[in-house]
Amino acid sequence: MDYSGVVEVTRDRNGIEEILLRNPRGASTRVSLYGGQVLSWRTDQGEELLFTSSKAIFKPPNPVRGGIPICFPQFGNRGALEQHGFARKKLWVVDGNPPPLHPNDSYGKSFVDLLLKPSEDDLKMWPHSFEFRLRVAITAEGNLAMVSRIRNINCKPFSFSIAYHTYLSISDINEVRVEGLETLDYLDNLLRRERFTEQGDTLTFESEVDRVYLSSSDVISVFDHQSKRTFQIRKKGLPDVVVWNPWEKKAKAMADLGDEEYKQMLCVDGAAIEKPITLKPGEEWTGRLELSLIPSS
Ligand SMILES: O=P(O)(O)OC[C@H]1O[C@@H](O)[C@H](O)[C@@H](O)[C@@H]1O
Repeated sequence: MDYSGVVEVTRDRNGIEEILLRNPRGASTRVSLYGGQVLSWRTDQGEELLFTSSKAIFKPPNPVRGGIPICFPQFGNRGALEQHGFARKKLWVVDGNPPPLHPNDSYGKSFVDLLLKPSEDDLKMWPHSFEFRLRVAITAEGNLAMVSRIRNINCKPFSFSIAYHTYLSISDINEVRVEGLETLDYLDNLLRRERFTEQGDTLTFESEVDRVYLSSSDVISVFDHQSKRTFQIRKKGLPDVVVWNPWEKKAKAMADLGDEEYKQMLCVDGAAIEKPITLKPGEEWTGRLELSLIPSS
């Protein structure tokens, strides 16, 4: 198949294709067809920026603990489907001939287009025909860009939620702060989704956090003091932001996360959760996420 910027197509131990994209400076990303999941994002110097658990299970139907799983068409357990919906446990295909994207969404030459369509079994659980197209690109600057297009190809409307469940690799959860969420309302998953207002100037971490911040601005920054780097998350069409860290007790109870690994990960997801997106027959929704790294002194 002919797609730009793909330097290598490999297979994981289950025979599932993984695609490596690299830009001319050497920054790269690795994408698995299992879950349409970005597994790795590296700088030109080869530094990994996404967290993957040392105990991650790379065996269908397990979702992979790390990288960027896509939660669709449901987030968490807010609905009748399995946790975070079925997309992260499905085999996606490479889309050799996707409909053209808006020129602003082309993100250079190193990209791959993936496609998910529902199987017969998916349609039994969620009776809505859709096409979910995902472009993953590594830009000339080394940014990781993901553009989702979801089209209703059914004859009745449907609604969905979506999150790019982004596991950032951090040096120490105690040393990290998130900016861009101050003064926002959030739903606290640890308190039956009760609504609170963020009071602090920045968000720091000293215990488990599991929140959905509502209607945020389109830029969120994650400062990692110890490694002197700042992640910038830019998003469009994704009003909400999930912030999750399981902390010590839950990490110990999770089979696919090392006991101490919660210190090295922080999930900050661009998402559309509180107000599900509704598509009429023939309509398409687009959501964009771009991650960049800003070195700080
Ligand atoms: O273990 P999973 O299904 O990958 O989910 C991980 C976490 O994902 C978060 O986004 C949810 O808010 C948490 O409640 C959940 O525990």
